[in-house]
Amino acid sequence: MHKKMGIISGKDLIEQIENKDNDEKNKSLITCERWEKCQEKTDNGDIRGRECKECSSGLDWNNFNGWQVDLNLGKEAYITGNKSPTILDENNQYLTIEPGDFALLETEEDINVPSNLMGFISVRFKYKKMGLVNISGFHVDPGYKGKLIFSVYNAGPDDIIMKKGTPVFMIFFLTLTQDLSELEKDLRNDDEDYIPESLKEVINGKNNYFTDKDGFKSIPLELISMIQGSSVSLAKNNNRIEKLESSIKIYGSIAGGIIIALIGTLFAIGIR
Ligand SMILES: O=c1ccn([C@H]2C[C@H](O)[C@@H](COP(=O)(O)OP(=O)(O)OP(=O)(O)O)O2)c(=O)[nH]1
Repeated sequence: MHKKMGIISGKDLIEQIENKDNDEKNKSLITCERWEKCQEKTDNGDIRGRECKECSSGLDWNNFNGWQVDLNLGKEAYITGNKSPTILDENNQYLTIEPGDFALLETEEDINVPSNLMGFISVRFKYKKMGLVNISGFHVDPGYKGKLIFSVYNAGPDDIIMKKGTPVFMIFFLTLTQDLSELEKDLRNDDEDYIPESLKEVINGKNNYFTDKDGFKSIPLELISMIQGSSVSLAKNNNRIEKLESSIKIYGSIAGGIIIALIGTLFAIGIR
């Protein structure tokens, strides 16, 4: 059993994020693009992190809440119905998700989950209470390395506006009762009789079956093409019905006018 079980918090969480040794294998739990820019290569090729005003150790500490960490909106997003993803940058910092829109959003940070932890993820309540629903999953696998992608839906009545580089999501980490790298070792060790033979067959000698999970670098094209059509929603249908109603009113009164004029003309001809 792991010595300390539970939600990683306080000193343990800071140490996991800081990764003072800058050990490539045990990377910082959370890194961000801005932090990577802050890293320097030393003469012997080692990567050395240096204090950087924007985010020391990969994390904007404003996002640190003791036991959970907020994650920022990244630079790429895709809204259903658009031809291509939206790229957010200095000149285009805001993303608007209209009622009934379905969207894919990425985190600014990379998550590097070690083999003895797993993560729970969510959209922050600040956005949920406006009607933003997180459609996608709620966990991050042990060994996952990459950005997270959230598929969301605006079920609220109004536009939801969010800004690049501000906290939109959150994550917290939990310890596993067994480090999965130990399980990997046991799987290769014939003396461990707790492992079913049929499980060994499934793994079939593959290394790091449970602990190597290459994550997202950006929003994959196949995810975008899966949801490219326009989304259908009550809010959007309501808009269409309102437009239809006003067109009917306009064309109806024009048609009514023409009919009355026609009847008047016929009547006048009849009298003569
Ligand atoms: O909303 C989510 C949920 C998960 N993930 C990442 C972390 C997770 O470790 C990985 C795989 O998630 P999951 O195991 O739920 O997806 P899958 O489709 O079952 O797995 P795979 O992609 O391994 O086939 O995707 C996200 O980026 N966003």
